[in-house]
Amino acid sequence: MAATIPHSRPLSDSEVEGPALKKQRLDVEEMEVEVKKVVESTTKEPEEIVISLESAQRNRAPKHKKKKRKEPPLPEPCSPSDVLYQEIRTLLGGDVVVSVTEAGGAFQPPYEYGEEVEVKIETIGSGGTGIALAPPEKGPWAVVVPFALSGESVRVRIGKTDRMHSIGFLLEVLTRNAELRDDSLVQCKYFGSCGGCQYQMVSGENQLSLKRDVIVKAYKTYSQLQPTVIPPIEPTVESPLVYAYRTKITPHFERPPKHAKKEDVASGAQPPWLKIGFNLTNSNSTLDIEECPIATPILNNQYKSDRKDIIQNIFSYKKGVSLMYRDSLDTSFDASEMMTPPIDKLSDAFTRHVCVSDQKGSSREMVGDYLFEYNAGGFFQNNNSVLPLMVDYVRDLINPGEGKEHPTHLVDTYCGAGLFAISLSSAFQKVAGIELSQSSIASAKANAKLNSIPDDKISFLSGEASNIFATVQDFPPERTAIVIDPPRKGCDDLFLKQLLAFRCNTVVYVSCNVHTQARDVGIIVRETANDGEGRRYRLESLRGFDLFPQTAHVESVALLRLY
Ligand SMILES: C[S@@+](CC[C@H](N)C(=O)[O-])C[C@H]1O[C@@H](n2cnc3c(N)ncnc32)[C@H](O)[C@@H]1O
Repeated sequence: MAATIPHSRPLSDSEVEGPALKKQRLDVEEMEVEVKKVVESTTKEPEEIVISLESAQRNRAPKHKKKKRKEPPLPEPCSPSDVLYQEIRTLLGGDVVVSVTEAGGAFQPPYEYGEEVEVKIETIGSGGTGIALAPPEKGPWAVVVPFALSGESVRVRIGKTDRMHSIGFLLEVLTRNAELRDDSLVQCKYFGSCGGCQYQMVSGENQLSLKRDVIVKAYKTYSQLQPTVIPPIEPTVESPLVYAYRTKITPHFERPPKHAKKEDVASGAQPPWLKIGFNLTNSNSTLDIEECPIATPILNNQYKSDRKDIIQNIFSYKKGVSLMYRDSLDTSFDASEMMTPPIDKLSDAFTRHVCVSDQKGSSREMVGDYLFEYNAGGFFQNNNSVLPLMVDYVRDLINPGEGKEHPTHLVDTYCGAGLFAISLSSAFQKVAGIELSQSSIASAKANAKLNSIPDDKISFLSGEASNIFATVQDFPPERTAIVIDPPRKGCDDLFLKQLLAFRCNTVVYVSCNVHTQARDVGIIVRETANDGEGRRYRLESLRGFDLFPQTAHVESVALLRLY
């Protein structure tokens, strides 16, 4: 029997056909990250050509003589658009895509905008969307369907066009994937419309497995490594909290539109033109959201109460606003007193939470035995429940095991407020961290003091990550471990060059973008492959951590060692 998706929605006026999907809204820290680096194209040969070239050319020739529009450039390598494009290429066949593109058909959908069609989902893309192929008579084209799962037959309404695909808005699941889909698991009334979560209808166990697949595909597509040198990807580590885990949210709203009247809010009710919340899936429009079940309760309480004020005072806003809510331990307690033994972790200071909504305010949290204080608007990981597991895992990775010498020196690059440098410091004689954000570095220095780590043991430098290598010249490379945790764009050429020149024994690469991680790890392994014994890097392990349950995102941790 056909299952109806309760939260699917009609196309809104703003979802007009555009040249390309606009970038989804990103967290504030991610907005800082603009992918500048152009890397060599990592396009692979197609695995399978499913449609003949002849049919490709026949079907993709524009039906009507339209004025030729300049096509957008290829997506930035490793960006979400590129990852999706590579997945579509793999499904359609590289040669077919080249042929269609040369014939000017890469942005010529075989569907009308708003048309309702049935398609079968071939696979789940790394961004968490189902990818279907148009039937052969339509020619080579994909339909990308958010909230649809592999193997499902679905009815969709065709929306925007992008390179070689249309977005299909899910109207109905005709044949469900009984192994993966369980709609009774969905806990959010906005699921199916909100762009935040992709997998609420999938069990935790299956989400972990989908995320493992993302790592597998990323290394296959972007590392340019032979399969034999990629270790088996280990099972993804589950987050202890899978709802109510997110410690930072950034809802937003626009100023009143021109047609709005003050009377619209006189009764205290929310006018239909005011939307406060997150982006609709595959759209830049805002979906009005009253609460977000993946965020912690304290954030939801504050947000709900603020929404009332915003509605009442909406005419005082002359611009759109991006709000920020951060879950913090109560900062009215003295942090140094908290950390002075005997430490009572059950006291109010360690258990009472507050919501910080001032970007410049101070936020505080415990990770394992360490207390971190940082600028609420700055970077800190957003899922406190799984952080101790990830930090412990990195500590264990660095430990070479019995009978082998443990590294004595640690370098934490892209160190933020000092998470890895401080949490791992007890296992090392000397620790150095580097970070671009001056406020984060100030926090890291203060956090070292707060956690009683002596000045002559730990140092933090503000600047480009690649600058660290000049300052750790006295660190013996053969006894040094380095943690790399860059933003989504990954490491730049200069950093990788300096890393290879330094050639320390152990490298742990932590990343929220497994695609740039795969690219960088590939470079590290390939560049050293022909060097002598003890000078080559081997990729020893790869494992995902579920920092973002219910979404398609995965944090990936790679271990490289010299051999
Ligand atoms: C993913 S965060 C990791 C922070 C920290 N390791 C943690 O887990 O809390 C990446 C950090 O890299 C910093 N960053 C971005 N570009 C950088 C660069 N070129 N050099 C040094 N740090 C940079 C950002 O400010 C951010 O704090």
